[in-house]
Amino acid sequence: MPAGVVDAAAKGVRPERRAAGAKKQLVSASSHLLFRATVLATIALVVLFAAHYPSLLSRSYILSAAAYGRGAASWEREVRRSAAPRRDGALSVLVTGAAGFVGLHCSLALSARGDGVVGLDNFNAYYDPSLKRARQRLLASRGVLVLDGDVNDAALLERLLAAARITHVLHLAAQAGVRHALRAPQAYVAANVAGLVALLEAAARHADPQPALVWASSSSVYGLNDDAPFSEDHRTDRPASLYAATKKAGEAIAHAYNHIYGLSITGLRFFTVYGPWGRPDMAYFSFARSIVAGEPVTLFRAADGAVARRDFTYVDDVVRGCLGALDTAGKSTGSRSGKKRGPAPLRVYNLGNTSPVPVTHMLAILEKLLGRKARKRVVTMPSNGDVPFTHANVSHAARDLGYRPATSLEAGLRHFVDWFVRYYKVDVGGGSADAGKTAKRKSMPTSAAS
Ligand SMILES: O=C(O)[C@H]1O[C@H](OP(=O)(O)OP(=O)(O)OC[C@H]2O[C@@H](n3ccc(=O)[nH]c3=O)[C@H](O)[C@@H]2O)[C@H](O)[C@@H](O)[C@@H]1O
Repeated sequence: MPAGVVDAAAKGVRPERRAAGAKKQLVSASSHLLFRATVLATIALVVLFAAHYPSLLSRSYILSAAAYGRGAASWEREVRRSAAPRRDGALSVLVTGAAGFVGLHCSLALSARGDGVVGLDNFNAYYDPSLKRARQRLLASRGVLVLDGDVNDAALLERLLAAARITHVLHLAAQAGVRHALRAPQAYVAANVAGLVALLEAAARHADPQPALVWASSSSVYGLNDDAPFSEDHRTDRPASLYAATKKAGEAIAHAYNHIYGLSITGLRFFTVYGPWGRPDMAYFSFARSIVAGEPVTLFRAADGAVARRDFTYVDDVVRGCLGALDTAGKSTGSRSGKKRGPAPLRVYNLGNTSPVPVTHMLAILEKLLGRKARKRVVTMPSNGDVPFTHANVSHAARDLGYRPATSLEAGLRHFVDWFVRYYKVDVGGGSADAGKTAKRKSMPTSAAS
């Protein structure tokens, strides 16, 4: 007989009552345990959500504060002030991804010529968010408001378009990076497909009048095309990466929204854009950081020994192309009721530099500018979505947008290095360009995403 039963008998408690009591205790203990586990799981979920969507949480707070509190009127006033054109005939532009690299430069250029600009950015952690915050502060110093918010937030977009009379949307918010798509495929679908649809829905059905839309496609849509230089007439149905596939999907989605709703839409295929305030995940930026830190630089080489070549395009040239696209976008022809008055413009342009350069040459220029040799690690290009070369034919953009790339890689990288050494307080022995033989790291956050 088990000891417990002996005790129960000794205390004069009937064994079946004691068993019922023990069962009760067990049930109560397990429901406590269940309760605690539920609380813990809820906390874990909230923490996970906050870590992945910090901007959504903060934006929800801003929105609810704005909607129900005294903040509503001032939020709308701020949006209207920032978006208001400051000269006759100027544009009122919503720039998504305004705290991103190209977004910053386009917003500065638009604002400098008197266009109204209101920015939107989700400040995600794909690369160092403090760089994005610094860009936001720079824009704020020029009177440009960049809201914390995600393009997938339909309520926010609706509210924004109701608050200000936006004439143009420059949609640059995206999940960038060709190789990172191997690690985070869903991020590309969420930003580049769902995000684009959310924005087109808002522009087509919640803005009155409908704005014209210019958005960032990519040279990567040419994929396995080897007919060079790449022309808009070439085939783009063989993407080499998921990143490229989402950009190509974006072009097809743009066609449908133009066709159904009469939205004026222009897609711009950017070719490896570089420059000051750039993206730390891109090769030129991460190479500079590795050189300064004395860490090895990885160079991808094709199986046949060839190094990749890129049509590196300086950001100021791309900005001129973006502004040219906005200025010539024409009008959308639809309305909120869903009726379109006639066909609206649907365009796509290459914005490249027209001269592909081997990645090894780009690295050599950086070594010269930083006054220090890189430690090179050459590896056979993994199957990561990279294409062996890009090369733009820009005759269509030249004809329609007045686009003329004018910056050599040497000149553009010099501007980048000048900014880089200032921003990260890098000591290159008395100036950046050609000056020093010793490059020393002073303070530089690690910020690469891939
Ligand atoms: O043109 C475009 O459409 C794309 O340009 C860049 O993509 P990518 O050309 O791959 O730019 P980088 O990441 O700067 O790479 C440039 C070259 O350096 C090479 N590379 C990169 C990283 C590295 O560690 N080593 C290396 O040799 C790559 O293979 C590639 O050939 C951008 O990252 C994309 O967002 C953009 O859409």
